[in-house]
Amino acid sequence: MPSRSLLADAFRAHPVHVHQKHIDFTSLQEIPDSHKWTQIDDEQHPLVDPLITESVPVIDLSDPNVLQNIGHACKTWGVLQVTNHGIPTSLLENIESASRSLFSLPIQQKLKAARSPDGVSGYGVARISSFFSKLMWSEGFTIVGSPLEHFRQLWSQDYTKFCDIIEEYKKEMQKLARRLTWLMLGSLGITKKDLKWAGSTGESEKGSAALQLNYYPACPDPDQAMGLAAHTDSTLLTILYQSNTSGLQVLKEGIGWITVPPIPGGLVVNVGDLLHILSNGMYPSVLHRAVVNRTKHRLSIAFLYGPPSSVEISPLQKLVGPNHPPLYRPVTWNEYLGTKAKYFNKALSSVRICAPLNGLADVNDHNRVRVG
Ligand SMILES: C=C1C[C@]23C[C@@]1(O)CC[C@H]2[C@@]12CCC[C@@](C)(C(=O)O1)[C@H]2[C@@H]3C(=O)O
Ligand SMILES: O=C(O)CCC(=O)C(=O)O
Ligand SMILES: [Fe+2]
Repeated sequence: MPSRSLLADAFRAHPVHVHQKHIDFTSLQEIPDSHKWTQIDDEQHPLVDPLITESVPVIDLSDPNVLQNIGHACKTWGVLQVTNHGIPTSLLENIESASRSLFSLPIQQKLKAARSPDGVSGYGVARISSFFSKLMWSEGFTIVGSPLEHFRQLWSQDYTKFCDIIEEYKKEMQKLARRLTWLMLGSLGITKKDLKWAGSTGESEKGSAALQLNYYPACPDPDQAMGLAAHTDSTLLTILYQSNTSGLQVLKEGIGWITVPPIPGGLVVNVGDLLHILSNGMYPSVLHRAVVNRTKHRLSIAFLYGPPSSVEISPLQKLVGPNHPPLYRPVTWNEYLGTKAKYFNKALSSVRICAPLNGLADVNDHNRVRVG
């Protein structure tokens, strides 16, 4: 993953100080006050009526209509599941089992690889925790660049085996993310000529990425806990492997929180804020969250994909015109991550330069999220 130091720089300027005690979830019979959320089921976005059959589109990447299908899903949902994506099942099994090994280490061991307040990589709570008064029922491990130094702290013996799995996973995900980016842009009529940085195959121009391993322990009272609070990703797109336990929910405007059920071999793809900006709001980034389970723990692995971190992203020329003024100012990924670290779900609104012509609020002005 190139440009690693630049991505890390975004957080050096905006350190995240979460006054947390690192908790050993395995020893808890009930939820401590620090983790009790009181307003999870936001009245504005209730859980949907079970009779509503709306579900996140599943798209077969080998389907001849893939371009239209992806375009429609991005426009109407901002999220889709893909099958026939070419990622070997064995690789998904390996990354899942490596992640399980990591999170099942004793807490003192995991803390040897803790993320520092102004760092980007390592073990810790979700970065967004600092925006909430309550803590989330989850643990995370972020990888930007090589995990070697951290993994050496975790496993003194066989850390290279775990590093190899991560490297292989990043390589395959990078290829899939590029392919998906072109399908999404292609569905908007954008070609490689329209977007120089994305067309390049040069090593340093491939785009930057982060890998986020999430672990949600089983929870004695799931209705009072939050796995990962509602957010959008600051990426172009995110590819999420959620193994076989459900927990991911996406907000569908006008309907509510919809669960994205794991499908065998499927991968979830989220539209992120940078694609939202690039598409001038045509492909809205999706607000999503993770809920927890009384009996089962859950793992998810997110590949967060963005442009080379110092390339300026702004609404594509082909998508703007007299009736479609550019809605966002140019911003680099690096700068946007800093903005997100400061404003969280108001980051997208903070780079907005123009109100929509119809005077209505942008559906994705993500400033409606409640604090626990
Ligand atoms: C590149 C990144 C996106 C991310 C921050 C990060 O540096 C690595 C972790 C990513 C993640 C994963 C969980 C949700 C999220 C909002 C967070 O707190 O950390 C995202 C960040 C993001 O997309 O803004
Ligand atoms: O665990 C999940 O399903 C969601 C994870 C997520 O949203 C993230 O890592 O950004
Ligand atoms: Fe996310």
